[in-house]
Amino acid sequence: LCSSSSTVSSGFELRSAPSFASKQLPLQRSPTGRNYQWVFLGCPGVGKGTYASRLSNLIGVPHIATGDLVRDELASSGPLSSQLAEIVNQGKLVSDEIIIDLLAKRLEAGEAKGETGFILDGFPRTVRQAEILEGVTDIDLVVNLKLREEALLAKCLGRRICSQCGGNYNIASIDIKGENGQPGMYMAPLLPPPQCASKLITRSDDTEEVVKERLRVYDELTKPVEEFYRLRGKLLEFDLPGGIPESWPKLLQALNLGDNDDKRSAAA
Ligand SMILES: Nc1ncnc2c1ncn2[C@@H]1O[C@H](COP(=O)(O)OP(=O)(O)O)[C@@H](O)[C@H]1O
Repeated sequence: LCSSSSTVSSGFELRSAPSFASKQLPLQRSPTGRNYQWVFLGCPGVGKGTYASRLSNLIGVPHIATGDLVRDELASSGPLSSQLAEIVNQGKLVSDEIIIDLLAKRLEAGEAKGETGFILDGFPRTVRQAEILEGVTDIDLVVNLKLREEALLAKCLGRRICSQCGGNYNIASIDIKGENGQPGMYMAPLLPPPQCASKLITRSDDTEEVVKERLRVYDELTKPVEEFYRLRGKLLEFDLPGGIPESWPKLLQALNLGDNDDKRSAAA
């Protein structure tokens, strides 16, 4: 699952998605003077949302997760919602057209508010999406988060959301014993504060069957996106060494953001 070697899918017809491909997104500067237009890649369960959200607090650019845009659309009971529910609950990908439309709207709203840059999480998920994105804006860094396969399914199944505040938690406790020269790995659960504990819900697509399908779809359609960015010299590979306490400082180092205490608490 999620580990097969990748090949670049070629032969995609790059049909333009009107509301997105026709517009050049402005390159804006964050308060630190640096421009951040980053993408986070990684299998379901790897922790993209957690790390992208912490980094977004730290560097002052929005964390834009296309999965959240899809879930907002689902919750809005708009015209697309029953069609989307069926796709998402089967672990399949929504069409490029729909997802690009949702993302373009979100980026336009951000632009109107003067947002500076973004961390994209969950987009691009196909080579065609990557090609379209490349045509409209300059992505300066793609972080490919990787976690040992044994942990991915458990991490997805342990995911919980507070129905009131929207906070993301994880009740899975991962304890992989070291063997055959491979080190062990411990990842503590990310437990909710008492006020959220009784309000936890599970995403409808976080069942074992659907997660396995999402991992398979990642391998088939999203793995080639890693190669797309590798070939363009934009891919930073990052192997998560464990849970947040071990991984966060190392990730900051890898991103040249240092790992001093101020930064750690700024993002907590
Ligand atoms: N870029 C995208 N392209 C197509 N479908 C998407 C995209 N982003 C999100 N989705 C849909 O939303 C669902 C949830 O996405 P997400 O929260 O990112 O899940 P995951 O935990 O699998 O990374 C996906 O399974 C898919 O149906």
